[in-house]
Formats: sequence, structure tokens, C-alpha cells
Amino acid sequence: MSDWQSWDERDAAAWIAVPQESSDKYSRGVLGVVTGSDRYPGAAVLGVEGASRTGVGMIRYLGADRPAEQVMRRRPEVVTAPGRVQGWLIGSGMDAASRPADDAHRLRSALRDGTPLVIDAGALDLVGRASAPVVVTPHFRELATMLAAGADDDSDAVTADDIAADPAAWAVRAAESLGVTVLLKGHTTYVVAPGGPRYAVTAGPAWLATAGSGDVLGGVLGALVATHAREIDEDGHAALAALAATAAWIHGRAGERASDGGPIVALDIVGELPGVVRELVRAAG
Ligand SMILES: NC(=O)C1=CN([C@@H]2O[C@H](COP(=O)(O)OP(=O)(O)OC[C@H]3O[C@@H](n4cnc5c(N)ncnc54)[C@H](O)[C@@H]3O)[C@@H](O)[C@H]2O)[C@@H](O)CC1
Ligand SMILES: Nc1ncnc2c1ncn2[C@@H]1O[C@H](COP(=O)(O)OP(=O)(O)O)[C@@H](O)[C@H]1O
Repeated sequence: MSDWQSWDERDAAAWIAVPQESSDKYSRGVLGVVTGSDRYPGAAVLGVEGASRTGVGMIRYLGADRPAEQVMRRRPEVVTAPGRVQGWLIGSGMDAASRPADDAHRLRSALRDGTPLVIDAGALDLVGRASAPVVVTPHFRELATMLAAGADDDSDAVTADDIAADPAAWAVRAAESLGVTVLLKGHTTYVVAPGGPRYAVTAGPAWLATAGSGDVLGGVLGALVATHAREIDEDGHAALAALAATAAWIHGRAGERASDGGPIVALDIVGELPGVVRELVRAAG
């Protein structure tokens, strides 16, 4: 574990983009979102909520109609018109095995946009199609599926149990073989850039293991990516890895505050995000 750097509040505090007097919503950063489906509309709501409460200039939600309705009901600030964005969040609440043609088209547009992407859940199979740097956010089963897709035959395929037994090593292998930054979720979240830094983040309680918690994390990371376009442009995966570790830290700390030793639901994490970001801004000042 000696080559893993633990990521703490001081590290995270350096990766919050604080609006300036000269800022407007576009200069702060716009996040494009293609998430959710008829089956999982809630994941779209949770990701958009996570991004909104982490702080971003604007969100363009460009997913399917049913999740769009739910997103707009909860967050009228969101825009559904296409346009320029500085980062994408795609895949949460989608299912690669039953992808409607409209979703395939929406995902293709995001992947070809030339803008950094956070790829989650039901878009992880498309990781090789991106035209810009990517950070993926799998859990153990999702990472096993991704690696199995690249295995030469079934005997090479890794299982979720293999990954659970040594998540740090599998996160590194995935980053090297896929050429993307990997954020592997779990009690400790491992973040690895291909050939670059390795961060271990243990910030939250096990109460975070609740449905939709990872969808919120995707939104937090989406907001951080969209508000750090310059840093990603200059430092590529090194910046993406720092942003991913920061997202995991913020998510864990929000879970800690929300839980206070008791059970939580995903929206409780969202409710604590502004307070956690405020703490980080103060820590940086
Ligand atoms: N409110 C929402 O809309 C939510 C949507 N979600 C979305 O749901 C999709 C699937 O995510 P998962 O993390 O479930 O994918 P997994 O790869 O963990 O699981 C795939 C399927 O395996 C089954 N499964 C696996 N382990 C099981 C167990 N121990 N007991 C019972 N069934 C088990 C479930 O039927 C599940 O649908 C993703 O697109 C994700 O974003 C989830 O994040 C949960 C919340
Ligand atoms: N035992 C645990 N301790 C701390 N955090 C956990 C634990 N299990 C899961 N988490 C965190 O909760 C989130 C779960 O994400 P995910 O599995 O994608 O859930 P969902 O698909 O339901 O949104 C991740 O951020 C993960 O790091």
C-alpha cells in the first residue's frame, strides 16, 4: 500500500473552484448529463442533485423524456436545451443490455464531443469510444464486467469476488489496460490514473452502502470536472484523478455528516454537500 497516497481534507480543499466577481454561469462551467431511463429515472435525479449541490454554473440534462420530467420537477434550474458543455456525466441509471436507439444516439454525441467525461454504470461498455479523457466510476461487479469484456477468453475473466479480494491491484490493472482514470468504489475508494498518481480515499461510513449513493457520487464528480476544464486540459489524467479523489472525499464526508451514526438515504448525502464544500472553501482560505 506504500504507493497509495491517502487523500484528505487539505488535498480536497485545493480542488474547489470558487466563483470570482467576474464569473458567470458559463465561465464557471456547464455539465452535460445523459443518465436515467424509464426503469431508473431516480438515478438521473440523484446525479443532477449531486452536481447541483456541489456547485456548477449550469446543468444541461439531455437524457430520455421520463427521467427528464422527474429531473425538471425537482430542479427547474436545469436546462434541457443542447449546447456547449465543459464536461459530461453519462450512464448512471442506464442499462447497456437494453439501450434504446435514442439513448445510443445521445451517448454517442457526448462521447464524440471532445469534452472530458465521467462514465458510470450503464455506459461503462462505451469507455473505448470517448474522444476526450475519461474517468470511470464502477463498483466491483461493474469493473468485473468491464474487464471481462476485454479478456481473451472466459478463463481470463475476473470476477467481482476477485476484485473484492484485492481492489487496489485491480484498480491499477484497469487503469493501465483501459487507459482511463479509474475510481473504484467501496469502503475505501481507489483512484488511479494510467501511469499516474494513486489515491486511496476512506472518508465515509458503511451507511453509504445504500441505493443511489453512487449516482450522487457521479453528480459530485461531474460538477468538479465541469468546473476544472482548464486543469484537465493542462494536466489530463493527473487532474482527473485529483478531482475523482476529491469527489470521493466530499461524498464520504457528506455521508458522515448525514449519518451521524445512523441510516441515510441518497438524498441525505445531497443535503450535506453544500456544507462540506463550504468547509473545504474555508479550509483553503
Ligand atoms: N434510484 C435509482 O434509480 C437507482 C438506480 N440505480 C441504477 O441501477 C442500475 C444497476 O445498478 P446496480 O448497482 O444494481 O448494478 P449491479 O451490477 O450491482 O447489479 C446488476 C443486477 O444484479 C442483481 N443483483 C446483484 N447482486 C444482487 C444481490 N446481492 N441481491 C439481489 N440482486 C442482486 C440486481 O438485479 C441488479 O439489477 C445502474 O444503472 C444504476 O445507476 C442504482 O444506482 C440504485 C438506485
Ligand atoms: N461499506 C462501505 N463503506 C463506505 N462506503 C461505501 C460502502 N459501500 C459502498 N460505499 C460507497 O457508496 C457508494 C455506492 O455506490 P454504488 O455501488 O454505485 O451504488 P448505487 O448504484 O446504488 O448508486 C459508493 O460511493 C461507495 O464508495
